[in-house]
Amino acid sequence: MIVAIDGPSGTGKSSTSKAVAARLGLSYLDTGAQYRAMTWWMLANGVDVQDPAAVADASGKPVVTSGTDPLHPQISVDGTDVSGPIRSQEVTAAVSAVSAVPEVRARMVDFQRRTAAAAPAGIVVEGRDIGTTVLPAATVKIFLTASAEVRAARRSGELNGAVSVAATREALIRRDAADSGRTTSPLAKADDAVEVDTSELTLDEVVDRIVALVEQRRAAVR
Ligand SMILES: Nc1ncnc2c1ncn2[C@@H]1O[C@H](COP(=O)(O)OP(=O)(O)O)[C@@H](O)[C@H]1O
Ligand SMILES: Nc1ccn([C@@H]2O[C@H](COP(=O)(O)OP(=O)(O)O)[C@@H](O)[C@H]2O)c(=O)n1
Repeated sequence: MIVAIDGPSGTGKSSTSKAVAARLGLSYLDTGAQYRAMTWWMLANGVDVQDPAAVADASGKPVVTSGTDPLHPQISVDGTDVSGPIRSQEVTAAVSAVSAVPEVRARMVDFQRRTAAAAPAGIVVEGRDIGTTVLPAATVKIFLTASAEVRAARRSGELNGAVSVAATREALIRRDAADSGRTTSPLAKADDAVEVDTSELTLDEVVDRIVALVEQRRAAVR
């Protein structure tokens, strides 16, 4: 059972994916955290993130590892837990440039496919290109959306309003454009993905809907 959950920032991918995995007894992989971890390492090591050749050259150096327990997600670089630092504004502003570099994506995608193949009962994998590129044969594909206003309010709320909703909205829109416009596996809905607009739904409603889709699919293949 492979569940691919894609969509832009703030649509609820992480919260939903963790809850769906926990409810169904599946593993969980946050691929955005991996691109963030790579970006954190580049910034910490003085790599010019706007120089794709420099990023490509350095991309083999850090060892990024992810835990797959939805109740205790973990992300580390060279053995150090970076779950806090990868959420900084600095990393958020730089991650789209790093994730657009094909050498970075090749390493990450290989790791993501191996992780999915090794999951004992199956896995929920969240990101931008899971249904289109990483795991195109996923059993269930979901594409989450929500209005830019709702997404910005959610993200700004997480930062306790430290960054205004308007500034957060601008930054989200810029990152969506970069992620959707890149050449190598851009953010996109797979043709066979089910789109769920989460703007007016509670987290529980989104989770219920996805769990129901997975159970329907399970019953169909039995
Ligand atoms: N359906 C929902 N309704 C309200 N808030 C939500 C919903 N889904 C997620 N959130 C909240 O929105 C924020 C962003 O969610 P997150 O799961 O991190 O999104 P993403 O991984 O797509 O960026 C979090 O604070 C989360 O608690
Ligand atoms: N499968 C993926 C997942 C994330 N990413 C990149 O990683 C960034 C951070 O992803 P994220 O899921 O942590 O972002 P948020 O939704 O938390 O804001 C995205 O803006 C993309 O640039 C990607 O390119 N491909």
